[in-house]
Amino acid sequence: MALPIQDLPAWACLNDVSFNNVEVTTTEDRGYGVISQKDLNDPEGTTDTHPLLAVPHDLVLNSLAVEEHAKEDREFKQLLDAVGHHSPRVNVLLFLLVQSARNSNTQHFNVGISNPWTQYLQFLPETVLLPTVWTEDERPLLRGTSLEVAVGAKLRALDNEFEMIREASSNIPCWNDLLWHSGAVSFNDWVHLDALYRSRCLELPKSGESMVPCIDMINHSSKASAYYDQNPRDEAVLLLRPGVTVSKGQEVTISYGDTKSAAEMLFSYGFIDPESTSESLVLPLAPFPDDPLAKAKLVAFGKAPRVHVARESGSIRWESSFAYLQCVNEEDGLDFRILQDNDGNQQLCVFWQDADVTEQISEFQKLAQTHPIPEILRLRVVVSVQENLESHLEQLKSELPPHDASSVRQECLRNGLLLRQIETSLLEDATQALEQEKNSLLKAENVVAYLGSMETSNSDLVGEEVSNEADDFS
Ligand SMILES: C[S@@+](CC[C@H](N)C(=O)[O-])C[C@H]1O[C@@H](n2cnc3c(N)ncnc32)[C@H](O)[C@@H]1O
Repeated sequence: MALPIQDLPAWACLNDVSFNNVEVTTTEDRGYGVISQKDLNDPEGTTDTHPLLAVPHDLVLNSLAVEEHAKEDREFKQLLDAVGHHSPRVNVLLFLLVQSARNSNTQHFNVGISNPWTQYLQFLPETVLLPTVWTEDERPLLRGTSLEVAVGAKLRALDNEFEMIREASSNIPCWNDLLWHSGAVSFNDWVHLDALYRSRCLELPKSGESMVPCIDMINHSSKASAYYDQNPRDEAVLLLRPGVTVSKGQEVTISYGDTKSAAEMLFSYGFIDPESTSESLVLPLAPFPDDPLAKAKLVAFGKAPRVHVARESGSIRWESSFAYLQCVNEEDGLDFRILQDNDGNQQLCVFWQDADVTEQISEFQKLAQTHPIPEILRLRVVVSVQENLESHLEQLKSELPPHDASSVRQECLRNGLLLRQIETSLLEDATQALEQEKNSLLKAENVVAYLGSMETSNSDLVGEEVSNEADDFS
């Protein structure tokens, strides 16, 4: 059940939200947005006392607010307790899940206490085109991009959360009837609410990660005219940037983050800012399949192995601690040991050049500088990272499955193709930079000497094998 945006001023008035010279309206291509009702400018930065929008603290929705709500809402508290007061994000999503079930099932839904968010949810878009919401036909647009693995992993995590919630709440008769038996809620609702949350939550200076009604109607621009803050009364406020002029009828915008990459913008907000200058990506790495230490390396590293690639001031930079760990073995000075503490607990420890580096493993790139021939290690790492980037590049350049307007929404197609184009360009330049580095490492004195010595020992070996054979034949 959706409410028309024309009803928002009445909701705002009832809930003490003040709009000053701005209003929420439908924009040409970005859903709702906030526009100015008169020429705005603030040469002296006085909007602190006259914000464009002020939202009372009790409407700010975050984990703390959900816990406060639960104190007064016995049924909801039961639900929260059953789910185990999970992460702050899950607490907020659970609260939203109940409000949206209440909206879709109003006739029968009289459990718990309704609140301003129940109605506010009805102003929010019914479709938010974040990649987690893309269909099976749309997701192949991400093949080879840095989002391919990230979106799959996010969907699996959402599935686990949803199953956990279903299991925990099925034991409470009233929630079992309302959420599951009535069919009010499905996995798609959970995915939708997660997308709403991700694309609308703000990082407030005092309240932290929160959803704020009405301020979440403001669109992004890399040339933002406004910013949000919290005033001494802890209200969330929208302020004009000092020195900025917004003409009557023009959109007021904020920045969703100047340094976010195209993939991050698409993942969190469902669009890519074509004017953004931030160029970076993060790709997954895997240990070599024939590495006997692969499992130990993964466990010791403790997080998903990745390579970060960025263009900064026109030059390519890349970084990957795991790539270094991936390329060393026992002969280089790497060792894994199981140590036992006084309580009998066992821990996998990593030793590098005989020093325990378990706690510093995430900085292995730095530690690896003590390798006996650092240029040789760098060469191995460069070759391995280059191969990884090239395989993504190959997928990015391969043909996409056929797609037509009936199966792929225009917005997904446009964003998918733009992401592919941005990441292809960055990966092409990165693989070229790696090729150059590889060629110059191959000429380094240490490397030439090392490879020469390897050749000699190999030919000695071949010589030995030949003479052994000769022995055998004699
Ligand atoms: C916080 S909401 C802003 C209000 C939103 N337009 C609405 O209709 O409710 C964030 C969402 O607005 C849209 N959006 C914001 N800035 C945009 C931009 N510069 N280009 C395209 N879409 C934008 C995206 O869909 C994003 O997920």
